[in-house]
Amino acid sequence: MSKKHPIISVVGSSGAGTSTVKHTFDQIFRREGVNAVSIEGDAFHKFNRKDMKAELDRQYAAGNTGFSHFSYDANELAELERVFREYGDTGKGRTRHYVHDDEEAEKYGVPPGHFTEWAPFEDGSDLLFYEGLHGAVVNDEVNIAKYADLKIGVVPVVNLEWIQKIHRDKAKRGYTTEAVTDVILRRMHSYVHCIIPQFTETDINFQRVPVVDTSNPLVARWIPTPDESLVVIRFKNPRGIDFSYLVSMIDGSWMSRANSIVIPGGKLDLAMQLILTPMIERLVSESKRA
Ligand SMILES: Nc1ncnc2c1ncn2[C@@H]1O[C@H](COP(=O)(O)OP(=O)(O)OP(=O)(O)O)[C@@H](O)[C@H]1O
Ligand SMILES: O=C(CO)[C@H](O)[C@H](O)COP(=O)(O)O
Repeated sequence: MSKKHPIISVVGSSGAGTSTVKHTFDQIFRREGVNAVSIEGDAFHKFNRKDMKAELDRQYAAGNTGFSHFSYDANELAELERVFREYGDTGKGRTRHYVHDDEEAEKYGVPPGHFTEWAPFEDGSDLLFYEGLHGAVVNDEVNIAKYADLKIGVVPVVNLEWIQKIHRDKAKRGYTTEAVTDVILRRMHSYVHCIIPQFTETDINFQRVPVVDTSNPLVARWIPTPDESLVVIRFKNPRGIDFSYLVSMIDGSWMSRANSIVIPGGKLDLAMQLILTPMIERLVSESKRA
């Protein structure tokens, strides 16, 4: 935690929707005049695509079939922790990009499957915004969660997460359904051991739940739309959350538990703005006073 240089960490599995949620944060930052530095979790992979394939072959040959991009040791988590700590202390840090597809290759000038060079953050930012796989990891080696001032989990129910991943990876990254299914299977061990535990560290979880049949996610022809879903929003510490205000502002919402509210999927953007804007304002105003 850093009062002077706050950090927001949005955590989700591959295809969960963290990049989509970033758009909502960007809107809030723009509207509130907050100058945020953004970093992506995939920048902290340990291997480029070719080296990852070789490492996977090596790990499998050694009997470690649980190894995947979700695994702690496939990522530079000590570096991510160091970047969070350095930003919290000084407002400085560095990042790079992992290029997934031709569109990003065009943008960053590096072929798909490679990293750009590390580059320092611009000076004078108000906060650091992270979105990715490991922004709330706590294990024997690192404690990334403790450096983040606001931790958000983006966690669709798993069938929906798979549908979102399959559609995105096919449409944008050139993979087949079979290839993505294989990746989902290979990542299951590390999904359970490295991704899921973070959602007990997060302050707020947004869980999208489809209300259409997703019983065979591998053949779903499209991603359930916002109107075909509900979102469960769960607050780790509900003290200070004005639930009656939220329920009155968000048409069709209700409380399902003392710390949880359910909203129609189409109201996700509104709910995020209502919930997150005052939290972001508070982080920034406290940082200016610190
Ligand atoms: N609330 C939502 N409603 C409808 N579709 C969504 C929603 N959130 C995400 N999606 C869709 O799911 C797919 C995956 O979302 P996104 O790219 O944001 O995932 P991600 O978590 O950033 O994945 P990765 O970390 O692998 O890049 C996209 O096609 C996106 O449009
Ligand atoms: O989104 C991901 C993890 O968050 C990707 O699966 C990972 O970055 C590997 O990417 P690619 O298959 O394009 O090499």
